[in-house]
Amino acid sequence: MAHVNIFDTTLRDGEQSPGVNLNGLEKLEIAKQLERLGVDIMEAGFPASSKNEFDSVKTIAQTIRTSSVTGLARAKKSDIDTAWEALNYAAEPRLHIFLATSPIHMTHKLKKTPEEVIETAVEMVSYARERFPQVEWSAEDACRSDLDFLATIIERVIDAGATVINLPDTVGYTTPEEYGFLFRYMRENVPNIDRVSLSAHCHDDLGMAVANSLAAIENGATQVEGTINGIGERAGNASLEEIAVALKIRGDKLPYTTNLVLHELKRTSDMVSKFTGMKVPGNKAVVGANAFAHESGIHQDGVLKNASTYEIITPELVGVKANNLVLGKHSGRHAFKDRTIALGYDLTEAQISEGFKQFKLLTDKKKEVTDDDLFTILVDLQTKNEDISQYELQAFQVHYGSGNRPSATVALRKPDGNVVETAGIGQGSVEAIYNTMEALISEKIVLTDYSLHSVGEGRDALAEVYVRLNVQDTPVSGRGAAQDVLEASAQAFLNAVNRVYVNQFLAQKDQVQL
Ligand SMILES: CC(=O)SCCNC(=O)CCNC(=O)[C@H](O)C(C)(C)COP(=O)(O)OP(=O)(O)OC[C@H]1O[C@@H](n2cnc3c(N)ncnc32)[C@H](O)[C@@H]1OP(=O)(O)O
Ligand SMILES: CC(C)C(=O)C(=O)O
Repeated sequence: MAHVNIFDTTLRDGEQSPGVNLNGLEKLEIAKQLERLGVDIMEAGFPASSKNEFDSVKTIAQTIRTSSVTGLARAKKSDIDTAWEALNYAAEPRLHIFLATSPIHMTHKLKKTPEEVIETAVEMVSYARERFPQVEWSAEDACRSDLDFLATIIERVIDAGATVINLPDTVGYTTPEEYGFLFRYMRENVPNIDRVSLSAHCHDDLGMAVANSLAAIENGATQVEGTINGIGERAGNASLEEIAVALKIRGDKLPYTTNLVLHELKRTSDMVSKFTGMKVPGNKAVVGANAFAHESGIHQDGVLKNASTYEIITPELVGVKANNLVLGKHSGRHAFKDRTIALGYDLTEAQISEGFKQFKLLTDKKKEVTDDDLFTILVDLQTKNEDISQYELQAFQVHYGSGNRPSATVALRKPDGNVVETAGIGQGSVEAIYNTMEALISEKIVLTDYSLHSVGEGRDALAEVYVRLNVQDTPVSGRGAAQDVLEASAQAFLNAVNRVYVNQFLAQKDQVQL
């Protein structure tokens, strides 16, 4: 069986999803989980795009040992130099340079002639190779490029030292047949093509990203790029979990292996969903809540007689398992710590103490604490930036009665340590809380999306709220979890506000340092 390398770009193209803004600690946790998942290459970010991004790519490069870490750069010396500064710590540093090759992009965006584009690409690839042992070159908008021009520029960048050639469907325009043909054409018409690996990178604008990626693999791509949960620019990227499971389940038609540890998929998906605030739809293939659920009688009857009647993927394959954890009121610190390790967490003693405290508080309200509950507590704990004080909810009270306008009193601890309190009203209880918090924070905050769901089952389940806000016109998402829906709503609001606050704080610190 032929092998396909998995190139994960959740932290770069995935983070380009509108409203998603991961902090450095969240990115590091996702990177560690991607390493457990067994991705061959992870694109940690775009180092030249900001100081925060540079720092988080550098930390990931310093931490990750078994996956190769890469970063994106424009065809510019300064981008390449900055990327090298961040990535040279990696076990196997790589660079990913892109330059558009379609007439639309060359004319309107780059304002360069095709000859100038070739010259720039060649110069920058050879400049990058003076530093990086591995250089991937992407022909941005390859699918709307002239085939012969594409073949010429690819030949030239291979001669300049590129080790991987990526043919992205940047705007999700192509069909599987066309995309497969593009790979075949380059293999047949670029004389030095055997010196590089070919990579596929698809977007989902027409819903064909996964099908296109599989077509590329069938036509010679030995690397495939995508994101967890398919998140990414516009309609997103090809979903890596779908590609990996399709290769596994349809090995008869698609005889290709990957290094992915498939049972880590569900956990990776959950983590990405929580940190990005992008909830996975129930009907999402492989990792959606309904992917292994059977509703209708005839299906249930079939599954009871033999699961293979209606299940082509076993839940265990992707890490969805029956929950056998019984952690509750009487459990102690050891059992708690053991479980966190089994769940893949590497917590400091201080984090274990804080987590245990929260766990005990929850057992007072909830009979049994499930893996999902623990996961919800632990991800928050592990990614809280302890070094920067932020807005904290001290207390709140809501008055609601049918026929009355709900009112809320909220006390917040501000980053400067002062506790402020006020009261406000709204059409509903959540709006009353949000109006009151907005007044305390003194910023223009617009709520653009709100969703609420329960973590696990039962009346005592944790509530998890996702929000999208525009804080001073910056779109940002946030999430909060608590047993009470109003408290979860308040926490989600503050989580989003804190993301903007921490970014502004770090940007100001950088300016002072400069
Ligand atoms: C297909 C993709 O996903 S590509 C990756 C897209 N990701 C991102 O853009 C996220 C990070 N981006 C950023 O933070 C900013 O855009 C930055 C820091 C990179 C650049 O910011 P600015 O200098 O303000 O430029 P801005 O984004 O407005 O415009 C992009 C410039 O890069 C040029 N450019 C675009 N692609 C390339 C390229 N591959 N190589 C060289 N230059 C390029 C554009 O032509 C434009 O140049 P111009 O200023 O001479 O017109
Ligand atoms: C940088 C390139 C690979 C990209 O993200 C795209 O073309 O979609």
